[in-house]
Amino acid sequence: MTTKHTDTVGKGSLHVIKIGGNVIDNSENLHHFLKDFTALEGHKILVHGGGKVATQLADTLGIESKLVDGRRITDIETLRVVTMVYGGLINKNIVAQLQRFGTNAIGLTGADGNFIRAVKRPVKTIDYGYVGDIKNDSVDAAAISRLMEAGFTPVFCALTHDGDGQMLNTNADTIASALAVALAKQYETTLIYCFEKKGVLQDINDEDSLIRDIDPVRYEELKKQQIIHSGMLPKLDNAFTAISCGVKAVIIGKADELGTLQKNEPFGTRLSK
Ligand SMILES: Nc1ncnc2c1ncn2[C@@H]1O[C@H](COP(=O)(O)OP(=O)(O)O)[C@@H](O)[C@H]1O
Ligand SMILES: CC(=O)N[C@@H](CCC(=O)OP(=O)(O)O)C(=O)O
Repeated sequence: MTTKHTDTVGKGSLHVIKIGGNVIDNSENLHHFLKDFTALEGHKILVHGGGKVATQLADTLGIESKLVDGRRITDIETLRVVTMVYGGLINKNIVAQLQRFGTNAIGLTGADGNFIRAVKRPVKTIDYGYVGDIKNDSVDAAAISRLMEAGFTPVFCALTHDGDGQMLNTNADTIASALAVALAKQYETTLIYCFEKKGVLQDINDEDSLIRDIDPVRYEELKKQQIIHSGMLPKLDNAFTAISCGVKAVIIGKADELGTLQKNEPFGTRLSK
């Protein structure tokens, strides 16, 4: 028997789910994940990255990839590559697979429908190039909601625009957090970061060392002990921002195990305020 997620009066439920590059890169894992995603009840938004595929295509084209603190330095050539890879190849492949499973997916960048605007990151010590930062109130939650109420499942890639004709590369974890925060006013929103591990691990090489709950105090301790590092740092920063801005729950878990959520079984690492 499947367990229905209960809605509070007047607010429907929404899952904003982000999948990382390692899941996208593995067709078997992606297929399994998209099947479980389809089975999830209520409104859903999928957000995908694909940094790994962009790096591979850039290599083939002889374009060097430079990342600083997990953020890609995006010159004009790199912007062309990520626009093709995120907005084209990956987004349309995911949409087509979701259609096969019966989810009426619609693939989007932030420019489509003017759903997510961003500003080009100002140059400080590092010039990130065409990288976008999403400011407060730059997600059109009402329009996205209308799309969902009309029966579509939005699939956002890691691209935004500046409203002045310029596409911008924007980290997919940040897009997922911004969408969840904007839509939390209207829906009981759960934000889920799915990647290749069971969640935040005490020992990154031991899948049995899953940390079930993290609050901001524990987060500081784990950072100091260097148990959390690299890509997990910006992910958790985005996750804590979401939870402090009205998102009901934030979970970081394994893409392969998304189905356990539907069965109401324990899943991944949960964050608390
Ligand atoms: N304590 C930790 N537990 C799990 N993963 C961790 C931890 N600390 C660092 N990481 C790293 O964070 C990575 C996830 O971040 P990232 O690569 O940005 O994710 P995504 O696949 O969603 O893009 C993991 O692949 C892992 O290498
Ligand atoms: C500005 C910036 O760094 N953008 C990311 C967007 C893709 C992404 O977020 O992909 P993953 O989730 O697979 O890492 C990048 O180009 O790598």
